[in-house]
Amino acid sequence: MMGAGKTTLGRQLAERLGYTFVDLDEYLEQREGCSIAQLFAAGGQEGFRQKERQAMESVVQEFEQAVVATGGGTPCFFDNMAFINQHGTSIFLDVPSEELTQRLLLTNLSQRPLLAQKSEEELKDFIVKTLAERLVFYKQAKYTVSGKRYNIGRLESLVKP
Ligand SMILES: Nc1ncnc2c1ncn2[C@@H]1O[C@H](COP(=O)(O)OP(=O)(O)O)[C@@H](O)[C@H]1O
Ligand SMILES: O=C(O)C1=C[C@@H](OP(=O)(O)O)[C@@H](O)[C@H](O)C1
Ligand SMILES: [Mg+2]
Repeated sequence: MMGAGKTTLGRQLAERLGYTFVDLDEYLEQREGCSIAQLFAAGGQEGFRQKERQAMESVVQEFEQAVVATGGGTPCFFDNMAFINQHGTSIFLDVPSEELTQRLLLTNLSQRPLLAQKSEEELKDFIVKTLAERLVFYKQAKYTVSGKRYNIGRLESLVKP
């Protein structure tokens, strides 16, 4: 989910494993030459999800050994979760919704178009509702790591060959 730490922890995990780190949002931004917010503005969420899927396919072709931080919505569209599990080892970072909300409030919400212009109350409700809807997809991950704190060594031990 947004705010769970995929980008932050993914980068650290890649460093420990000596793998390339790919943040799917950044990859997509470079590929399209514009920001995630601009992609949403141009094609709506539907256009964004199509481009996100294409980017994921090209990441799989391009990199042999990589840690990929997906976007929070990536697993929840098309057959993306099956695709992820077919091509890699997936980890669900299961962080409580109150913690996600607190973390996201400290960021610039406009960089995440689904959260842009939400009040604290609206953000809280959106995170609770969206997390509940998305759990069915997130639970298809091979591993689940739950809690507010994380142990990068534990993540490494899960995926280390
Ligand atoms: N384990 C953590 N504890 C506290 N704050 C965190 C943690 N992981 C990430 N953050 C902070 O939460 C925000 C969202 O993290 P980010 O890695 O961008 O999440 P995601 O890519 O899953 O949306 C950032 O401001 C980041 O510094
Ligand atoms: O959860 C989502 O639907 C989204 C999460 C974002 O990535 P992060 O999870 O890295 O914030 C980004 O892909 C986009 O704003 C949509
Ligand atoms: Mg991210």
